[in-house]
Amino acid sequence: MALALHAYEAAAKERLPGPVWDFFAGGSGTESMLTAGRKALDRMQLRPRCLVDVSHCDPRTRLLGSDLAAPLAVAPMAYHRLAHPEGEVATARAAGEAGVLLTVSMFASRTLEVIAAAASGPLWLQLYWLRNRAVMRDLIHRAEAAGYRALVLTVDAPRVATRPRDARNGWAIPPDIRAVNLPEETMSASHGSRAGESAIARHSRDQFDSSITWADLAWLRETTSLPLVLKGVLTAEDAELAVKHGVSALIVSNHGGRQLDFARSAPECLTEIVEAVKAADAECQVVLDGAIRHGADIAKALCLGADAVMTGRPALWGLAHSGTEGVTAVLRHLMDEFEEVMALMGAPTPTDFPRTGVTQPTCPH
Ligand SMILES: Cc1cc2nc3c(=O)[nH]c(=O)nc-3n(C[C@H](O)[C@H](O)[C@H](O)COP(=O)(O)O)c2cc1C
Ligand SMILES: CC(C)CC(=O)C(=O)O
Repeated sequence: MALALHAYEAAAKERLPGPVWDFFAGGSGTESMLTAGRKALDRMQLRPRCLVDVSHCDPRTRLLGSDLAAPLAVAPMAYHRLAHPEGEVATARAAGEAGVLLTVSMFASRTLEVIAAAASGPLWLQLYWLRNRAVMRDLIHRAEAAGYRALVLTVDAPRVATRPRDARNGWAIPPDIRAVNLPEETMSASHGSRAGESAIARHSRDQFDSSITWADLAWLRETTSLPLVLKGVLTAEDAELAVKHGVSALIVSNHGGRQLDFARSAPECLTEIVEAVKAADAECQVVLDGAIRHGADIAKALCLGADAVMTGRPALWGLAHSGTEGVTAVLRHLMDEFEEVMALMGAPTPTDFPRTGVTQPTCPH
């Protein structure tokens, strides 16, 4: 029998070594942002409509031209082999079986090509901006050749933030797990534990280019014809700039509470970003990421104008529990809950969730 999400979380915690669990579960600084998004979603209340024909609810949608079984995607997360020996291959199979999108991290622990061969659903590739552009160019061209459909540039991490649990554990990626899509010599700083220091934070300072600005997006445009998605946008100002720079989708995200501490939570930022995109009359879709733990959270995001949501850690819990089967079960659980909420909200398709379907999460900025 499939478990509820919290049971997958508990099972993953029990199975995984302590430092791996801390890497998955932890946040930056005071960890205030680990709960902020969840609290914002919990404060919002649904406003259902009645006597609507919901005899056929159809959760299918399209995201950047890809058909999805529901407005749901798996967020990019590094090193899935920390959770299961099959790593991203198991996650890709599960996302395909559930009919949702998988975003593959630049720090995936299986090759882009092997992941693509296992996937029956759409894939996006996530990038951090590395100092070495030749490495980025090679990765982008491999993603194109393997059929990845968009590039997701993560813009909330010019460096990896201080994450106290990782620092305390002297966290480093174990030697048998590698970011296999990147040259060995660019990854050495991620391995080798030092007391009181996180190797992935050290690696990001070594390898990430924190000098990039909006003007550098032109380089990505010249390098690829794939649609560009920005992950980690939290203000209307940056949404406007993104639209001006021809970005195809925005992921409104606090990086799962792992980057800027004391920020406004992603669900609270959604309205101003949706409005900025609308005001610009741009062809730009909006995705909410972080703290999605129930089908009702998907409904709340859609009411606020998002086109879809991303879920992160729950997929890793399913993966640690039972590989493909566990991830599929987690995704199906969220989708089944969403389908029920559609019926009870009087919203038979994802475009039937009106702005008035949810109470306002916060005051405007
Ligand atoms: C273990 C772990 C690894 C992550 N790795 C990446 C990554 O490589 N690239 C990225 O853009 N975000 C990464 N993230 C952030 C996720 O994409 C996502 O924003 C976050 O997990 C969403 O919050 P949730 O876990 O509450 O759903 C990672 C998150 C976790 C928990
Ligand atoms: C290896 C890390 C840079 C991956 C990441 O983005 C994260 O841990 O949040």
